Amino acid sequence: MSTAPAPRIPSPAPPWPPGELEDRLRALAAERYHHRHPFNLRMHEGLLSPEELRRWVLNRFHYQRHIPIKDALILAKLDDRELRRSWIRRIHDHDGRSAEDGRPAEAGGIERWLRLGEAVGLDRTLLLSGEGVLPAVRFAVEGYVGFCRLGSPLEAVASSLTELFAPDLMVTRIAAWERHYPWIEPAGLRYFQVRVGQGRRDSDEALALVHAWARTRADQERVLAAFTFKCDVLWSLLDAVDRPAPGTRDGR
Ligand SMILES: O=C(O)c1cc(C(=O)O)c2c(n1)C(=O)C(=O)c1cc(C(=O)O)[nH]c1-2
Repeated sequence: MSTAPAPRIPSPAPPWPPGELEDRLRALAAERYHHRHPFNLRMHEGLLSPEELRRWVLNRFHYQRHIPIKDALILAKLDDRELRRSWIRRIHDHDGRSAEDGRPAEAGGIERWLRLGEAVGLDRTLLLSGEGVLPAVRFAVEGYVGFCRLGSPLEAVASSLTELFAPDLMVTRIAAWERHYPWIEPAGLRYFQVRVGQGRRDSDEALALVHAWARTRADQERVLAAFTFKCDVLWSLLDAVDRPAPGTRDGR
């Protein structure tokens, strides 16, 4: 008695060879990272008004103050002591540290961003109040925090990989601000000067984790999807800052 041939189940696509995932991330960034956003291009050309720069600083503060919150959500997903010990550094980098055991207090990135606000003429009480943050910016930031809350450790870590491209952008930003916006107190640039090194270190760490964890093609595709989502978060934030809707505080 002849039996029907077993249906062929297509074998899953093999993982990309080492290096290809990174090439794909770089190709995505070349198209979708916010260094290409018209608002950033105008910033670099010196075309932003003081009001536009202040709007960016105020709205980006909403992003900044949520970074340690999303990193705490990622920390809670890491089941390895060494990994948690390393990841917790990101929270200290932003929140700072109290003086302890002879070690001096450290201000942290959020404090440096508040000083950036002062350098462009924004009172820190305004930034801390959250007043004037555009609705779409709140939505984008909530999207990022929620993604890290609900996603797998791989997806949450992969979404931070946009930081591979942030240091070069900050170097461009520092030079552009020094050249085109002399009215901004130079001390305000400290946030970016410190962040260049931190961003390189953090993105190298995240990339190594992603390489170690993304073993299958499906995992690698999840990494690209998480990275694309994060590019969209940053892009949407700038869309809102670039064209605040009429009726919002700054949109006239
Ligand atoms: O100014 C920028 O262009 C920029 C971009 C990004 C990024 O690409 O995610 C971050 C930052 N800055 C930044 O300052 C920062 O602390 C930061 C943390 C993260 C993250 O996803 O964990 N991204 C970024």
